[in-house]
Amino acid sequence: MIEIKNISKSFNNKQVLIDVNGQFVKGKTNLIIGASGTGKSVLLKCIVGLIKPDEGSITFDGRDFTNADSELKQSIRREIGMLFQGSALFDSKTVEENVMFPLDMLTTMKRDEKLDRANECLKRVGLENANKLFPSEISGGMQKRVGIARAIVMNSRYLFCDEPNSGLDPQTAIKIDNLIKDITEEYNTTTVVVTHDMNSVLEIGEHIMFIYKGRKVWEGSNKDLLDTEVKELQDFIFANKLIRDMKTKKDK
Ligand SMILES: Nc1ncnc2c1ncn2[C@@H]1O[C@H](COP(=O)(O)OP(=O)(O)OP(=O)(O)O)[C@@H](O)[C@H]1O
Repeated sequence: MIEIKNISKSFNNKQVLIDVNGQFVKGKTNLIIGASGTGKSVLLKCIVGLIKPDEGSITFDGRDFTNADSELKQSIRREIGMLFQGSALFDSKTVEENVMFPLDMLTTMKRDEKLDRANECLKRVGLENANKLFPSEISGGMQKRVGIARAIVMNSRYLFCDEPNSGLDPQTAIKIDNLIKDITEEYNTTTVVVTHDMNSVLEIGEHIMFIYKGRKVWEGSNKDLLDTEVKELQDFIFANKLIRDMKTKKDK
């Protein structure tokens, strides 16, 4: 479990996160949702240590990450896998080299061992015959799969995904969502996904944190979502006609 307590962050006197508290549950797909510019990515970056919050603390399974010494920080970082927005693959490396990259950087494994592990992960994400291809030679959905394989290659305990569906068609997006959910259950990772895609929210939102103008204003599951009384959340979810229709049907 990851726990965040009283997280606040400002940039140039503009408060982007205000006293955010919450927990992300192990073995579940935890979502951070909200409109554009509301602070979701900044929150994710605070959790993984890419941005230092002005106040508050983050603990990973009881280990205080915020105040950890560099040794503990490094060991927690090694347990974090990250799928970045737009996949962020190295264009000049093949699929296989991209997946092996964290092993090259962070382990002393022999090349054969690294290859075996990369292949295991590529197989898990359904990409078995793409090893020697370059990112520019594969589709956006395949690139996401490579990004996921790279994120889990270190046997990550924590998986972070920033907008995993950006740029994908709805069918591919649902496949990627379900892959993330299945991997989370199978490897018992604590997974945190930042998204504003309502399809993802309904499909995989087991535990959702809704951020509005830097504050957490609602927390719950996709089952509770449609019955929310929180005005800001209603405005966010019912901006989507399909969801409005679902709600009308449900209430009849
Ligand atoms: N490094 C930075 N320096 C200054 N301001 C920043 C920085 N990073 C983010 N911000 C500001 O913080 C606010 C929240 O940004 P953030 O990227 O977290 O939004 P978001 O909710 O993830 O939006 P989107 O869904 O569009 O990605 C924005 O106003 C952004 O301009």
